[in-house]
This record gives sequence, C-alpha cells and structure tokens, in this order.
Amino acid sequence: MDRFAHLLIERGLVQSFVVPLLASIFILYSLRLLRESTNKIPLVGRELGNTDKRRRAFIENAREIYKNGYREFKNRAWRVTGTDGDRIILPRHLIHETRHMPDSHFNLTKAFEKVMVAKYTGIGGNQVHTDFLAHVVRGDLTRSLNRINYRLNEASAKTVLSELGSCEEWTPVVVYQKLLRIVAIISGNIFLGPDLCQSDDWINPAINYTVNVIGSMNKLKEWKPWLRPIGQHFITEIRTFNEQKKKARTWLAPVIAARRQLMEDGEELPDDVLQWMMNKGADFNISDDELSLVQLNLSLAAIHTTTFTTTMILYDLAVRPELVQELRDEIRTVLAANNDIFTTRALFQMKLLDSTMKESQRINPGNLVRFVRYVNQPVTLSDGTHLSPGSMIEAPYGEIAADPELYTNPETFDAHRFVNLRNGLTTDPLLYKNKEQYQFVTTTKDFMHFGYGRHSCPGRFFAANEIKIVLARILLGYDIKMPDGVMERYPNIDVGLDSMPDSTKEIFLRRVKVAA
Ligand code: HEM
Repeated sequence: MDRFAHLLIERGLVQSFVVPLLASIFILYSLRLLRESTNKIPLVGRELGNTDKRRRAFIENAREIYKNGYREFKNRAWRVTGTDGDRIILPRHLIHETRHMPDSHFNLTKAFEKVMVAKYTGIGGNQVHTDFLAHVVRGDLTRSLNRINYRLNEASAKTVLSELGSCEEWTPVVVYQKLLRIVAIISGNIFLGPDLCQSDDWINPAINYTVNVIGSMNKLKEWKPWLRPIGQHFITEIRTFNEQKKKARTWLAPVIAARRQLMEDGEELPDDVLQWMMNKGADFNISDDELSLVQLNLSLAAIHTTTFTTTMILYDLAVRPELVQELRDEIRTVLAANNDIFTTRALFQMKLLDSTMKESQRINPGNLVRFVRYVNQPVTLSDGTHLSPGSMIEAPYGEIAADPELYTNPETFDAHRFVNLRNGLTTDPLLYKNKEQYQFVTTTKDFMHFGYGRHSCPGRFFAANEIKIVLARILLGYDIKMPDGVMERYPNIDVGLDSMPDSTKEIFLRRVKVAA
C-alpha cells in the first residue's frame, strides 16, 4: 500500500487527479447544501414556468409577483427568481434583527457588485471606495449641514431662477430635465465648490455618468448571465462611461494638484466635499488619482436619487393646488420667524413640507425593495430561516409602504399623514413611543426608503435639506398647474423592480407676481 501511494505521488496523480476530484466532491456537496437550504424557502411565481420564464416575468411584472408574495408570506421569508438568480425576501422583523450585523455576514458592497454587474461594468464592487465615500458623507457632509445650509440657500436662489426662467406667462417645463441640472449645480456647489459646479465639465458627467451606468446595467441584465461576456461588447454605454471616467480624471487632476499646493503652503482651504476627501484620502489609501472616480460615485449616489424624489413630489403637487397654497403659507410663516433664512431650525419647522415629501416617497417607492445585501457567511435567523453564503436578501419595501396594517388608507395620498402622526392628531397604527420617527429622514423597519441599519443612506440629511430648499424656492417663486385637460397625476414607469417618474412630462409654471 505504501508502495502504491508512493507511486501515485511520484507520478503526480495525487495533484492531478485525487485533489481535483476531492475538491469537486466538496464543491458539489456544498452547492447541494446551499440549494437544499435555499429550496426550503417558498418560491413565489413557480407556476410561471422554468427559470427563463420566471426571469422574464420578473422584468415585465415584478410588482404583481411581489404583491402575491407579500400577501401570502408577509411574516416569513420567501423567494422570487430575478434577473441574476433567486432573491430572498425577508419580513420586517427579520430585517430588524439583521440590521446591525457586520459586513462579514451581510454585505452591501457585494450586493452592489451583483446588482450593478460589476464584473462587466466595473462599477459598484470596491469596498474601500464605498467605505471612504460613506465615511466622508456621514462624518463631514452631514456634520457640516448647519454651516453649509446658507450656501444651499444662496445656490438654490440663483439656480432655480436661472434654470426655470422667468415664466412671465404659463410656460411648459419638462420638470425632470430642469431638476437634474438644478440638483447637479446645487449639489456640485457643496461637492466641488461654487465655481467648478457651474462648469459643463462637471454638470454633464454628473448627470450622464449615472444615465450610462444604469443604462448599461439594465441592458446587461437583458442577457442571460452566461451570455454577458459576449453581451458586454454590444453595449455602447459601457464604453461611454469609461470615457467619462477618463475625462473626469483629466479635468480634476490640475484642481487637485492646485489644492495640494495650497495645503503645502498652509493657505486657507476650500470648504467642500472634494477637500474633505483630500484631507482623509491617505487614511483610506485612496490616491489623488482615484478621487475623480469617488467623486463620480458620489454623483451616482446623489444626483439622480435626489432628482427622482423631487420630481415625484412636484408631480404629486401639480394635481393638488390647495396643498400648494397650504405649503406656501407654511414656508412663508416659518421663514418670517427665521429672518428669511433656511436655517436647520427653519427647515425642521416646515413640518407639512416634510410630511408631504415623506408621503410622496411612500406612495412612490422608486424601487420595490430595499436593504439589498449579499450573504457572505451562513446565518440562521431567529425563526430558523437559514441563509446560505452567496444568496441575496432584501426587504419588500414597496409592499410594506402600502400595507393597510401599517398605514391607514394606504392607497390615498395624504400630505398630512406624517405631520398628524408627529403631532399626535391621528392614531398611530405602529404605536411608536417617539413620534419624531415619522420625520422624512428617519429610517425604520416600517419605512425603508433610505435603507436601514448600518448602511442606511448617509446622504439623506443633505438630500432632505436640498429638496426642501429647492421645493420652497419653486413654490414661493412659481404657480404650478397641469397642462389643460390633464387631471390625473402622471403615472410612474415600472420596469422590473424600478418605478420611476416619467422624465418626459411637462408641467406649467408661471412666476408668482404678487405675494398672495
Ligand atoms: C432622495 C435621495 C436619496 C435616496 C432616495 C437615497 C437612497 C439610498 C439607499 C436606499 C441606499 C442604500 C441603503 C441601504 O441599503 O441600507 C443609499 C446608500 C448610500 N447613499 Fe443615498 N440616497 C439619496 C441621496 C444621497 C445623497 C445626496 C448622497 C450623498 C451626498 C448619498 C450617499 C449615499 C451613500 C454614500 C450610500 C452608501 C452607504 C454605505 O455604503 O454605507 N445618497 N442611499
């Protein structure tokens, strides 16, 4: 036997045959275990047919599938087949249980990597970049809000007027396109400073980079996973955003070099996100060269999300003239009591505006799911649900936000819903001890528009201030109406999990001439 073993080793059979065989058995066994534990979670939409048919149904009618799943399995885990395999949907109490688990167990960056098809787009899978960006937004941007509100205020006063124009008579405006530029310029003021934010070299990539990234992602997902290595070559957007990355690098390089010089010379430094990133880059091993990419990632996270939200709200307002007047009255009263400045205190006091924004998010969830995480290590939850490494979990946010047990008359748009709950004027179905949890920026297991837990959106405080200030400027400056004969709000466009505002629609604006 010894001689036989010796012979095998001598001939390299152990390396070339036995080891790979054992490894294959181990992998097959692990895959089987993974499949078995995942298979115990009920699959919604099985009746739609094989994997391909379920994938197609997911792209065409995810809303219906999620509605059915939530109706049947509201309080336990269930599965659907998405474009990239099965997705596990967890109920609110299990999301709450997992919200603070470390990245070693549930990972957002790895989820981004999958969702954004990073293998081919190169976007979304860099843990260091994500951690760095989240750190700067949470640690520097959010903490600076009291100080920079006045800049948001000044930038919005100028930009809203210059972008929307004088509108002396009723003028049709494609709201989404206008808001994209307004948000890019005002955000850019804080991200890069008041001069650079006016440059088309910033505004165009800030807007179009995201469009190309999302476009390429959606097109790639039309291809079956095993065909994507070929499919990627047919997607022009991938080439376009790679070009944009190069251009951004070339454009920012001299700006960064000049700022490094200021730092060396001990001069006064700009007060913006780029500078905060430069101050901290070394702590995260981020080179100056990489900063342009992190800035593009910042616009990816900030510009379209904020624009979508603001557009949705304006579409909701355009069909509710009496609400517009009520909001104007609130904004005027609060500003009068705060020396006409949008301070943090003044923004906090605009509670009907806050409530309207949150209600608009509830009715228009933007995407049907939140808390998307990649499972890194095996985890067994308190109800016995076993999550295998490699699976993806999520919360059915769209269904939660429309659940009559959580929100009374959920199909009705009630701008006062959250302010009434905060003021104790209506009964609270969720029995929160602290009613301030009904603020726009608060994330709970019952309202996850900004995600939940350790990776909930760190930019939401900035976004809330920016949206409030922009909306206040529009409402004080302009009358709003739908085109003649259009009575209903513009419907959202649903594709897969996304539910987006129709970016082509017009509303009519007219400058307010006399203070009402
Ligand atoms: C209304 C606008 C916005 C919406 C709806 C939104 C939504 C979200 C959501 C859903 C997440 C994932 C959270 C989770 O899965 O738990 C997220 C993450 C993130 N958002 Fe936002 N966001 C908005 C604006 C912004 C802005 C303005 C910034 C930056 C200034 C920003 C920066 C980020 C970053 C850096 C992350 C990743 C956090 C991490 O990795 O820990 N977001 N956002």
